[in-house]
Amino acid sequence: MMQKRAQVRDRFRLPLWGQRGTAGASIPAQLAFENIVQSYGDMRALDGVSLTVEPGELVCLLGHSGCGKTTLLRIAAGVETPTSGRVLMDGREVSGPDAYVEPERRGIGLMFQDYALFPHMTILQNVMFGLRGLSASEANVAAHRALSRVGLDHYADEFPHTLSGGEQQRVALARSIAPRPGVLLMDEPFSNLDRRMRDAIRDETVAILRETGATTIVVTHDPEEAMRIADRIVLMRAGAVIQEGTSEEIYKHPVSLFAARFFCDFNEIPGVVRGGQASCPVGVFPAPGLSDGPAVICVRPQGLRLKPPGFCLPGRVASRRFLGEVDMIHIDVQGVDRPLQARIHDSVPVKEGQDVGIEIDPKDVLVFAASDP
Ligand SMILES: Nc1ncnc2c1ncn2[C@@H]1O[C@H](COP(=O)(O)OP(=O)(O)OP(=O)(O)O)[C@@H](O)[C@H]1O
Repeated sequence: MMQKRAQVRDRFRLPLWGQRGTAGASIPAQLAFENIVQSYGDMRALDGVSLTVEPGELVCLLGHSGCGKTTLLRIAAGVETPTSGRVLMDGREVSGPDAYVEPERRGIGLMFQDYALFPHMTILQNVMFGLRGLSASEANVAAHRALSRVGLDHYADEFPHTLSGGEQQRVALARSIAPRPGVLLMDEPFSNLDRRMRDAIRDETVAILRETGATTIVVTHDPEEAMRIADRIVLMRAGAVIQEGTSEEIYKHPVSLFAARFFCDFNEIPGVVRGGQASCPVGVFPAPGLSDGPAVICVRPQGLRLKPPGFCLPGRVASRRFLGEVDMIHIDVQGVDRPLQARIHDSVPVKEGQDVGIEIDPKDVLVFAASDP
């Protein structure tokens, strides 16, 4: 994976940061993909992707490895031309049958998970590298300004290896925003940071992006990350967009079992739908609009409440694990193959082997046809 990433980075390096780059005001651009197809031999890496990212919007492309996220970024950047379809910036075609605008003329900034800092250059020189369109003194001022913005101007004369991973990430961010690109493309920009650092740097990065106002696409395979930072999440699968919306829309109303699984580790219980009602061994739930037939009833672990035995659905505690803010409790229920997982916030005094009653909150239940991929 790392090797592939390095190759991707190298292939991207050609344009690096947009030459339109001046230290003048950033004007966020609209970026639109129209029915983009990208084929490699018989393989379709992108299968008709249409997507418009509005000026100043932060969109996360979310999907499993190989679904085409990086390919879409490469096409936006102009380092790859699509087999068919068009890319437009502010309504002007930059890739397509009628036009091709060179990567360095698109005003697009790029940032990668391994930061791509040049080890033999100082931090200041690294940031100035993105400002080749300016005179040396203008570039110097703009680079210092970008470094100040990420709180690292005092490291201007240091070399990258003397900085922590988080600081290097901030230098890479400074380099990508220094030319004030209208569009910023970020490919898994936080995945090299350890978890503790990642949350802080991610929040800080998003705050800086909001300040600069650049239209931004962030590629990630981490749904929690997408939910934390995106104005809109675009969920991809096998080269196609399967759902887009705010994190709340996608979390609460996933279009398919595949989309639902991305955002929650559900208890999945086989059942059957008859007349708009789904029945399974843990209860009967509304299934409006679903045809009669086999179904999967998905219950969020936080949707289970423990009650005294004799109430609600009977179960027996199989195990209990303390996870800090919640306890994860596994409960055996007759007729269900695998123990139900319950994330319980209250300090419910139950032990392994104890009989309990289980109440299920219907708002934490989703029902899909069993044939839903
Ligand atoms: N130049 C190429 N030649 C052949 N196949 C390619 C090429 N570039 C990408 N692919 C294939 O296209 C598909 C999409 O690749 P892409 O890198 O866009 O996926 P991704 O969603 O970014 O995955 P990851 O999260 O692992 O980076 C993959 O199956 C990949 O192997």
